[in-house]
Amino acid sequence: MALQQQSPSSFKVYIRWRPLSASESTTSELGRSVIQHESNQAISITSTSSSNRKRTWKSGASFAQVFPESDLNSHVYKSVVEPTLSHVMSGATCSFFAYGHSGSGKTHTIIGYNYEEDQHLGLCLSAARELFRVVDGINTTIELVGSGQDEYQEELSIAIRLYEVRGKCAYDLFNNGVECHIREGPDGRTHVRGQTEMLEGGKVRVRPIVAIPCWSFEELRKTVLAGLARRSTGTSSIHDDSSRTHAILELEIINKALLEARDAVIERESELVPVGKRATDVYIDEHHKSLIKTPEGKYVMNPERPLDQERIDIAEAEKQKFEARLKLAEDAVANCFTMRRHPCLGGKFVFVDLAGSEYFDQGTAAPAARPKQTPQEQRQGRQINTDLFALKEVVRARASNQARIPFRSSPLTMVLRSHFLAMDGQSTMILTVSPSDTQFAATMNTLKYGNLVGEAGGIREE
Ligand SMILES: Nc1ncnc2c1ncn2[C@@H]1O[C@H](COP(=O)(O)OP(=O)(O)OP(=O)(O)O)[C@@H](O)[C@H]1O
Repeated sequence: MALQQQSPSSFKVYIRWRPLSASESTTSELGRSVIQHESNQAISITSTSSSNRKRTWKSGASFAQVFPESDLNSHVYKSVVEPTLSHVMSGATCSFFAYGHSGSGKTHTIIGYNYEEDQHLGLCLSAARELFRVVDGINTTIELVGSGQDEYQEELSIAIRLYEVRGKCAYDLFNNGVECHIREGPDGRTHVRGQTEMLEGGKVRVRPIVAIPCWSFEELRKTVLAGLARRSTGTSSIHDDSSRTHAILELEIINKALLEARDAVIERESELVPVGKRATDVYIDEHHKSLIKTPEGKYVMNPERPLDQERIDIAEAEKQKFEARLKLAEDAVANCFTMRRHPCLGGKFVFVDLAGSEYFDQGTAAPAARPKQTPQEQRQGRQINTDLFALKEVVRARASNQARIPFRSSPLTMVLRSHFLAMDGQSTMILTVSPSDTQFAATMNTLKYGNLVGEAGGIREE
């Protein structure tokens, strides 16, 4: 009998066919069939065009569901995202990745091109609308404390972050596309450092990716549209208006108390910079002045200028005072979660519109038929494929419970690290594919990738 095994790090994989585009309307369609297994589905595709030799490819039973081209975004949302809402409402992180070759429908699925009609909204906007519905309901039941401004400290809302990962950096679309550096800190966590401001007194404020709090769905929709206007496009191997970056959109359930506590951490960090620098400068200065070089070239203590340990200790004590203030601010953030009125605080939806993977079917696609790419665009294409390979390896390593998960292999996987490691999180991949026979190789490669992800991290049947 078939058994369902769902590992904590499982990764569900869906397939979504898009309709033929206007430019493909004269091309023939791939032969497609879905084979139902106990709970999962396998797929078979056949190239039937006369210019191609007949080719067939079959997957394993790696897919949760296959959506035909007639299914609208609202249908995909109901089947894929809605069932995970309860996890987010219990404070977990649920991530959704759209993977497919350029022009296959990733942006259409994740973000959408019609921002008004419900059935066409991208998954992220449908999820935001649903989150607001649930959170507004909770707000009417939680007891708001205090009076005046304090009254609203506990009121739940949605904060949104929108950024792109391109090359080795992230670009914050809610902060004029400012370049952010992706680094691993001494604590092993990934830090995405955005805008750096030099303030008076030597304070250095480094902002993380900006989270914009929104208090209604309308406000959030407008905010998303303003950010999307800054998305960069370029020429892919398939079309001229291609997203050449991975766009990441996060929806997090927050309240004012949490936002203020996080802001306080940023302020305490900025205050620590000059004090920490002074402690280091004093230490170096004292050791420099208290040593002299002998004629033999050795360094020995200078009897006329002994080390002023008291000066070092005062500077060090000042630094420790500011470190303690930072620790208090960090504890206040943690307290927001331990004291939360509802478990949903911090719950997150993460939507990733991956940059289009690029495949060249040497047998069918004449190079002249492809849009011309600059050397820079070709380099970007290689980096995109490296990121996508790294993502697959992370999924495989997680699913097989490997001790070392290769998050560091690419900036994309570094940025996604915390989402992957979030408690009780769930991850989902939607493979977007074109039914055109001319896209057989690209479609097959997308399905192969998803098949590997599904086999590695999905629900396995035995
Ligand atoms: N399921 C669908 N139904 C209707 N139209 C679709 C669907 N999927 C994609 N399209 C249309 O196909 C075109 C290309 O889709 P989209 O921009 O989403 O591709 P993409 O995979 O994001 O491409 P790239 O990676 O190059 O940015 C768009 O005009 C989009 O509206």
